[in-house]
Amino acid sequence: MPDVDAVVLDIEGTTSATGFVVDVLYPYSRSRFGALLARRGDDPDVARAVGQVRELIGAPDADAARVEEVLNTWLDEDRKATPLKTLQGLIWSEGFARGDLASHFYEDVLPALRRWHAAGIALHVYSSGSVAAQRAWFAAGPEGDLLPLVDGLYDTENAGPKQEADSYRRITTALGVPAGRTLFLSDRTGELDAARTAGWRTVGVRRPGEPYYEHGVGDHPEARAFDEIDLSTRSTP
Ligand SMILES: CSCCC(=O)C(=O)COP(=O)(O)O
Ligand SMILES: [Mg+2]
Repeated sequence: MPDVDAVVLDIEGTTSATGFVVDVLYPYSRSRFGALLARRGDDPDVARAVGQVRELIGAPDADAARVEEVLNTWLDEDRKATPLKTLQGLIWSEGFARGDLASHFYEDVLPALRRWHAAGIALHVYSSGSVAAQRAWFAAGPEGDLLPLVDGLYDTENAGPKQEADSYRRITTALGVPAGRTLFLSDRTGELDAARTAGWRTVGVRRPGEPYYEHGVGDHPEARAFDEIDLSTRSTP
């Protein structure tokens, strides 16, 4: 695949196992929403997220117990709601910093990221997980801090919903890399379609055992692991 200057990575289902997120991270956040709302209610990030929850449910006066109930319902539904992701990110960041949590990456991912980084390809992340969660996730990698490999972090708060082409256009502006030289890797067809509409290249990552494996990746080129994605013919601009 020639002429790729930037690779943008989805996390869940692409670099990392959905099972890990759902079985380890989600319960960790569920048991801590109540304490976060009580302990850090005045924190600007918490207050903003609580305001967004109230707005989304149309209940401006919802108390902390109601907000916690809504967060848990969204968690059960695996809804990628921005305020849920903001609050999870704060909880997980504390968990990673405390050593309660360590991140998961499929074994083909880190060698490919190191190879691409060494070849001068910029690596960015675009995930429904908040920027705070992404930062903590990459900092607590299986081989130590992976943040030096990563040039930028994007989420639904700073870029917008992952199934809307305008979000990818916003990231293109931030990256300063032409859309046609930017490659997006994701397990979800809706995200890949939106990226392609914005002019990006796409590869659907279809890992056996992942929830979206059977669903496929539509008419996008597909790979079962990162070592099937060959960027070695990249030409110098
Ligand atoms: C470390 S990010 C946590 C994963 C998460 O909560 C999530 O929603 C990931 O979604 P993605 O967009 O990466 O599929
Ligand atoms: Mg994903």
